Amino acid sequence: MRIGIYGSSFNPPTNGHLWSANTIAQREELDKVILLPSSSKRTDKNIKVADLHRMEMLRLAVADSNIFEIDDHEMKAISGKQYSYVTMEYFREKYPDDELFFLMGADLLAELPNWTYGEKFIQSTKFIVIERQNIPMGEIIAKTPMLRKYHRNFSLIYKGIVNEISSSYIREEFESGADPRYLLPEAVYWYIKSNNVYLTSEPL
Ligand SMILES: Nc1ncnc2c1ncn2[C@@H]1O[C@H](COP(=O)(O)OP(=O)(O)OP(=O)(O)O)[C@@H](O)[C@H]1O
Ligand SMILES: O=C(O)c1ccc[n+]([C@@H]2O[C@H](COP(=O)([O-])O)[C@@H](O)[C@H]2O)c1
Repeated sequence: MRIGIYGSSFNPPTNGHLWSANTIAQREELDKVILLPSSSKRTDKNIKVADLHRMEMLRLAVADSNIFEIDDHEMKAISGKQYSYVTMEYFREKYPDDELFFLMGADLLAELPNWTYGEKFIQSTKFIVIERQNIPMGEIIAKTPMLRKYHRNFSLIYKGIVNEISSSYIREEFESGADPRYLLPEAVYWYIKSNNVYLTSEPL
């Protein structure tokens, strides 16, 4: 099987995440995509929403899909130190007979060499990178020595449409009392509303 691993805080999961992962899966003929929510113990990001809420939102987001699966490996880890190299080693042990790919948006590309175990990770992993607006993926690879060295490990996906829906935009919309409905799965939208996951700020 060809399996994609797609990590994010999913705070919340958006139609941008689902559409880009689904597009990658179709074009690269993946059999499944494993969604890997980060733990809120993660030290490099301040994730204010409880793991429980983010996991429930993700479950609702993919409930009717036969391509997406959720893996709680990072979320249930005791340590907040989550390194994708270590995570991929875990998946390689779990799926020894399958071909694994790390999926990510082009915004992460330039910093990849600076990730923990950066070179080991880049050398040992096959990446599928999806375009983000105004980020020249090919140029970044060509201009970054470590990416250039392992360029064979990168497949680049050009979207064909601008889709820049982001979790932070959706959070801001909820927090400011605006309505981001239709940028995220309907069930996730109603979960956020009924549990007040992103608190609306008090009016002045
Ligand atoms: N609209 C999109 N198109 C392509 N890739 C995306 C999109 N939104 C998120 N991603 C990718 O999903 C992965 C996880 O990103 P993350 O969830 O932090 O993105 P985000 O929605 O922009 O979040 P935030 O706004 O909180 O920073 C990254 O690889 C990112 O590039
Ligand atoms: O391993 C690292 O050092 C590392 C540094 C930054 C990001 N990542 C991973 O990249 C994925 C997307 O990250 P982010 O910051 O967009 O949520 C997520 O699975 C993170 O764990 C991993």
